[in-house]
Amino acid sequence: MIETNVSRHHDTFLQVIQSYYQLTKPRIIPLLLITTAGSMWIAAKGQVDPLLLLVTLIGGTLAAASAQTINCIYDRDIDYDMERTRHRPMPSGRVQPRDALIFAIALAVGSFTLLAVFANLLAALLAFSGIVFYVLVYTHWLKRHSTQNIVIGGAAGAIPALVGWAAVTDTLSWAAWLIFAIVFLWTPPHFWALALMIRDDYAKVGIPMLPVVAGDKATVRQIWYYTVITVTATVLLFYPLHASGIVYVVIALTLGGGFVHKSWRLLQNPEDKTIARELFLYSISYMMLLCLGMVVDSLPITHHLVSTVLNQLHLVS
Ligand code: HEM
Ligand SMILES: CC(C)=CCC/C(C)=C/CC/C(C)=C/COP(=O)(O)OP(=O)(O)O
Repeated sequence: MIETNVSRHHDTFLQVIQSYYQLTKPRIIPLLLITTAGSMWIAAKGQVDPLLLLVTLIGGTLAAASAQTINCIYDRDIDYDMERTRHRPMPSGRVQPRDALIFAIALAVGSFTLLAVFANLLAALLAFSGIVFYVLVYTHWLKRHSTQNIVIGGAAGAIPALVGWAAVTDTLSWAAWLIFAIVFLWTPPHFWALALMIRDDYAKVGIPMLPVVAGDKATVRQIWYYTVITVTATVLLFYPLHASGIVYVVIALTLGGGFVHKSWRLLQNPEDKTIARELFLYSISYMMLLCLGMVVDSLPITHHLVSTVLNQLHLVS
């Protein structure tokens, strides 16, 4: 690990708060929470206890923030070398590793306690395992050593879906594992589309991201496979699992059509950074709206509307 050499000056209280906030990579957390919420609504068949929702989302936020903070401590050497990440609080010397570690531990303890006391032990343990997996398996073990780093490491990002299900039911069913699988399979297209754009940054610091090692063509082929499998997996929630209904599957197929289309265009133009960027941005909206579709589909009012419409159709025919 290299030492950073930024001159020390006294930050204002607000600047300190801002630095700790940035350590948690806050822009990613809302989508992790949306997957948690989608899972909770299906598990609760559309009627989620608002207090449990709040506790679970806060507990999930604290866990993800802890995981990201430890990742920032561990990766501060490569973050300093990459343009995109150079201005993060650790490489720029605004937060010391020891202070960041204390912060991360406090977040993890806060998450575990909150979930264990107000949700259940399973949810607390799952969130904690998310931190351990992201730090040990992804950040330490795979990120610098394997082209499959984000495939296997991506499992950490899919754990919030399990946390949500567990918080509601205190168990994990097939549907919970399927939502986990959807996020897991979605991660490679999400990340590799971005990695195609910033390949040179990763190459510079020797991170073996797939586009660096295998090239653009091999990467877009992998992106294509994972996109098709992801969209196929989303349908399984409707059939055969019957965890979601017709509204969900229509939304899933519509969004999936767009995802497949963009991925196909990239497959035809592996070097085109604009298409890679479009796919990356689409992947985020896709996951957001898919989970929103899970929520809307599960609501009692939706069931009511669907059965009214089906009855009408029945009467007419
Ligand atoms: C190992 C798996 C993953 C890797 C390596 C990864 C990597 C990245 C990277 C490098 C960025 C750009 C961030 C930046 O510019 O600082 C990004 C953006 C983003 N990621 Fe992922 N990601 C992964 C999984 C996930 C998961 C599971 C989610 C949520 C379900 C997610 C949600 C997002 C969002 C919402 C953004 C956009 C943030 C923004 O607006 O800047 N990512 N991801
Ligand atoms: C339940 C629980 C605690 C889950 C936590 C899972 C989690 C934090 C997932 C986020 C995955 C992610 C955005 C990785 C960024 O990769 P990177 O850190 O390699 O990106 P960088 O190149 O921007 O540093």
